Amino acid sequence: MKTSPIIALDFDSSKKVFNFLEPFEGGINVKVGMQLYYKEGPAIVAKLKELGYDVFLDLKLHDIPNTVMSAMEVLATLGADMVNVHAAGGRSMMEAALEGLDKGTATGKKRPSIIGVTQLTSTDEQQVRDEQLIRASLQESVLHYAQLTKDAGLDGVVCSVHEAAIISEVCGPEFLKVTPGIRMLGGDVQDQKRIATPEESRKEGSTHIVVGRAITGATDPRAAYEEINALWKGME
Ligand SMILES: O=c1ccn([C@@H]2O[C@H](COP(=O)(O)O)[C@@H](O)[C@H]2O)c(=O)[nH]1
Repeated sequence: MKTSPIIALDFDSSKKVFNFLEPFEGGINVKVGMQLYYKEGPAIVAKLKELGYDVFLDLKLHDIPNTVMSAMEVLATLGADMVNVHAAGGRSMMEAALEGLDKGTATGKKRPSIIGVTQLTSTDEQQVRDEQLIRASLQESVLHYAQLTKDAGLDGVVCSVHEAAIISEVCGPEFLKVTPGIRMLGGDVQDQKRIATPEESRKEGSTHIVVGRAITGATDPRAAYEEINALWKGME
């Protein structure tokens, strides 16, 4: 995917998506999540691709290896540029996901990048300790999942900006660090816990930022996107 911000199209219909996208030029990065995909199905991915968007299909697969492999074989045919799984599903599940993608693209289609979700950006230290019963710190847990994801042969991870630098050190700068939880200074945090600004994302070494409500909920979404893009690229 290109390095411009990935807009999370968290809408409940394709009509709303295309109304929203109207003021934007084609060729930007967009993310199709569960809400939109479950409502509109594979057709939404095909339509966005046809219009020239780069698509991150964010379905966060997490199941037994065989099920994930079969599902990825199907997803591979949709034409998305990036897909993902939960790293907590384990190394064999992630290897199976990759195998599914390879099978699904065996006929010559380009294989999408595949990344593992480490700890959701809506998770904090207390949840890792008291709900997940993990005895390591949140950062150690994220780093562990990043290493596991790399060992399984995937292309990168979803993490927060706060772990991007250490993941680059350990897994290499080329390993993708796709970071949601992006907020403008003083912006509403909503359900996110590990947030950061676009400038911080650049400085910490995110390879991609995912931005939803800071753009989709703005009075002028196109202006919000341009501002975030400029800050992310270091042009302001
Ligand atoms: O750890 C994660 C993984 C995925 N997301 C997704 O990114 C967007 C963020 O939306 P905002 O409105 O900018 O908070 C959303 O689609 C999530 O499903 C994430 O936030 N954190």
